[in-house]
Amino acid sequence: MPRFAANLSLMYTELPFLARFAAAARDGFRAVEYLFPYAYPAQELAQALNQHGLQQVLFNAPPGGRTVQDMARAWDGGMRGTLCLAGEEDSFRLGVWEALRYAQVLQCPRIHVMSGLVPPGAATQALRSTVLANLRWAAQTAADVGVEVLIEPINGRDMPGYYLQTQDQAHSLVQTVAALNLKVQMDLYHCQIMEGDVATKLRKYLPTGRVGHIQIAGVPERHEPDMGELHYPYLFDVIDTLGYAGWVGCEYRPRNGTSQGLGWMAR
Ligand SMILES: O=C(O)[C@@H](O)C(=O)CO
Ligand SMILES: [Mg+2]
Repeated sequence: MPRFAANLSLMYTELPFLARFAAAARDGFRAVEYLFPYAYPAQELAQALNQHGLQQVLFNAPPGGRTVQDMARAWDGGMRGTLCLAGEEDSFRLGVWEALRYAQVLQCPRIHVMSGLVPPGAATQALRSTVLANLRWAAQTAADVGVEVLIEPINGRDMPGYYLQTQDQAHSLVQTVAALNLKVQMDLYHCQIMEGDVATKLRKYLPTGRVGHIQIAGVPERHEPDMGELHYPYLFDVIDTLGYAGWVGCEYRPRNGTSQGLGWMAR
């Protein structure tokens, strides 16, 4: 059975954010992930992790903004990352530095940098050049403090115009940059919506060692993984058989209470 991490941005939303750590630990989770830590001081989050015996395994770099205040507000303002945005390199770097500062306090081994929404009329080649240059810099900077950088293909239905949408596109970027600490965050929910053939994609990409984190949810509702068109018991076997030793983030919106919906894990 894979090792599951609770995603505290989507799970336990019936509770205030800081109370979600205790709830996840009570339900047996040993690891958590969430989108953004920036609304809280890093020390306060580290204390919540320690108090409940939890490991932080993933969070996102700020999706935009140049000041700490703007970074915390960027998501609500519609920003979805700056990786592909020419002219936003300063903002990208400030965001990665801030994420790495949190990663060190939270002892989190990886951060996700969001690739951003494609500006109208942007040329494919120019976008890729910007992405590659930013990834080279981010991977080098994160390597200096022992942190991995992840990129995640996200489906274009939930996030229209998002730059990075397929596993092949992500792995091509990772191969081109060729930094050991640059990897793909493989969200099976997005993968099914954009591409399908999920088990084959797992068999193709897990053995490369370039998948740094997996996330799951039922498709298309994004509820528990026991509902929808993906048969997760089979996919968990595939993941285990391939010897994947990383974390699997439960990035889903519980149908009817988080704890009440965890029966799929016991089964
Ligand atoms: O899949 C997702 O939505 C997340 O993993 C994320 O980082 C951005 O929304
Ligand atoms: Mg995801």
